[in-house]
Amino acid sequence: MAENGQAKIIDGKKIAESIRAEVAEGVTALKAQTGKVPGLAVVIVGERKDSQTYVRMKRKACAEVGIASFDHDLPADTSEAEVLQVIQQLNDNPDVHGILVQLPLPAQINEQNILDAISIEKDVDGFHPMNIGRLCMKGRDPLSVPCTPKGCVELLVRSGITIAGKRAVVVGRSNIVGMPAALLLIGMNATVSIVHSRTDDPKSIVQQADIVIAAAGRAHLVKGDWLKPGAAVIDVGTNAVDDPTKKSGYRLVGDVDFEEAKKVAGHITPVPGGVGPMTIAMLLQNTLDSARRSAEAQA
Ligand SMILES: Nc1nc(=O)c2c([nH]1)NC[C@@H]1CN(c3ccc(C(=O)N[C@@H](CCC(=O)O)C(=O)O)cc3)C=[N+]21
Repeated sequence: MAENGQAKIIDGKKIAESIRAEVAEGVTALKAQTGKVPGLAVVIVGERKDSQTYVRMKRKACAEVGIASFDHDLPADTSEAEVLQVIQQLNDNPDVHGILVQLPLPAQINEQNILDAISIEKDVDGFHPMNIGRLCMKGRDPLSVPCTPKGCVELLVRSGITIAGKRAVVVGRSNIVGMPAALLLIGMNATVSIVHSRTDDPKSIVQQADIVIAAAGRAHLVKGDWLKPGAAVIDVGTNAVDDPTKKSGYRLVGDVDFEEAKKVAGHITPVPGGVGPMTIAMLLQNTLDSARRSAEAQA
């Protein structure tokens, strides 16, 4: 633990690299067995800079591990019906094993309608209500688990941190991170609390945690004195703050005050280089798993 007041830094970039290497091996093996490669469709609507950056990173990562990517870049004024049509076409395409619709979507498109339309088999984001529903239920495994929460747990496991019997606190209750992260941890026998924007005195609850997953989307919300000494801290935040010294004009900071927290925590993830790269690695893994299921179903 943090005997010297310096947490062990969990290197998400390095762990993600080794997962990507495992996925690349899996892709090669699947290709040798079936002659087929996994396919991932990435759909983006509009021109948000951050979304374009993430989508570019996802497509590049696919290419590196041998996953075929199917690109759909739709203009910002695309109607919901048109997006649904694209999804239907991808649902029907046997070479596509995963469909990711980059969020957030423009205002004229109802996110729920889109996520519900993706076939549960191809829902590699794990956002389909049926996948989330199964995640809630004992003995009912989802086909895909949401990538970011899965990446958080993978960081803990691969860093040798015990989850069963530990007290975990998730900061934030979003559909895509906080809530599924809490469900995953419960499934792994942690004792889990969720704190959120309406929680009275979140600090006193986070102070009890052996494991903290910070996913509130608020820069430096979690301070050093919120942490139990030795806690494992997984920081999901990617908040852009102005930084004139950077070429981009901004830098990314987490939901955790890293400089303070690293003096108290036992383990901590940096931002960038922590959870972010894991999200993409898990997406590749979910896509490979989906392609394997599809090959098994055909065999
Ligand atoms: N349908 C859908 N699925 C998603 O999984 C999804 C999404 N929509 N919308 C947006 C969020 C965000 N997201 C990230 C992926 C990688 C990094 C990542 O790799 N970040 C790098 C830094 C990148 C940089 O420097 O800009 C890091 O943390 O080291 C971050 C964030 C996936 N998302």
